Amino acid sequence: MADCRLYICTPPALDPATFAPLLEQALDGGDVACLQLRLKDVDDDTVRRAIDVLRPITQSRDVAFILNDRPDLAAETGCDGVHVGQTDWPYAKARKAVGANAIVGVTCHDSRHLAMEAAEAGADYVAFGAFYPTTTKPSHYRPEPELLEWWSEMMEVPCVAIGGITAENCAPLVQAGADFICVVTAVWNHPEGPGAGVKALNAAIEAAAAG
Ligand SMILES: Cc1ncc(COP(=O)(O)OP(=O)(O)O)c(N)n1
Ligand SMILES: Cc1ncsc1CCOP(=O)(O)O
Ligand SMILES: [Mg+2]
Repeated sequence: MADCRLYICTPPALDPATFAPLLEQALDGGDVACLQLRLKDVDDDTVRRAIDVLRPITQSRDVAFILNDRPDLAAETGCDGVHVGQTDWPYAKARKAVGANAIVGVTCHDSRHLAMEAAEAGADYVAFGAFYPTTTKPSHYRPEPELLEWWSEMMEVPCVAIGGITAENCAPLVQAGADFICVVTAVWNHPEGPGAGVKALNAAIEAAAAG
């Protein structure tokens, strides 16, 4: 089984100055492959200010800094890539904006078809979810771990599992072949802080991979 790694999205609202130390705690808590800045309902300059503060913290730790929704801003501000959903920029337009060397990830919900389309177009990862109930982004999609198993057996493009994932429930997704486990609440709302959240998730991923 390929190694599964942790992928974290920020909360949808944050103050960069007060969030920065929390991000440092999270990234210093253990292995994190990617951080996605996922701000919602804010203007472009608010996004830019958050990128200016959080991108250096992330990239200085060799963690990829991904921007949600906005390939134009990602290209303008030195992000490592962008994540687009089915109602955002289409993959081809996103790729044109960020270039061949950036990361472009695509939301594919519970759909083999959407994922194969994205992979064939050149996406660097496909994201399936929500695997569990979540209030962070309510979703009526509820894929089964078997989708991850099928994808990882059939396709080379990495897959991300997202949606209500915690240290307690991630094992079936890791064992099914998820290349990345993406979380929001399990890190930022951990009772002992985001560093403990990262540590707990990495321990759970490692235990699941060891079978
Ligand atoms: C890694 C990852 N997977 C899925 C999503 C959801 O993207 P999208 O469907 O565009 O919804 P919003 O996050 O934009 O509300 C994601 N952001 N990241
Ligand atoms: C962005 C996104 N897309 C599907 S579920 C989700 C949010 C996941 O957040 P949490 O890990 O708190 O359930
Ligand atoms: Mg989106």
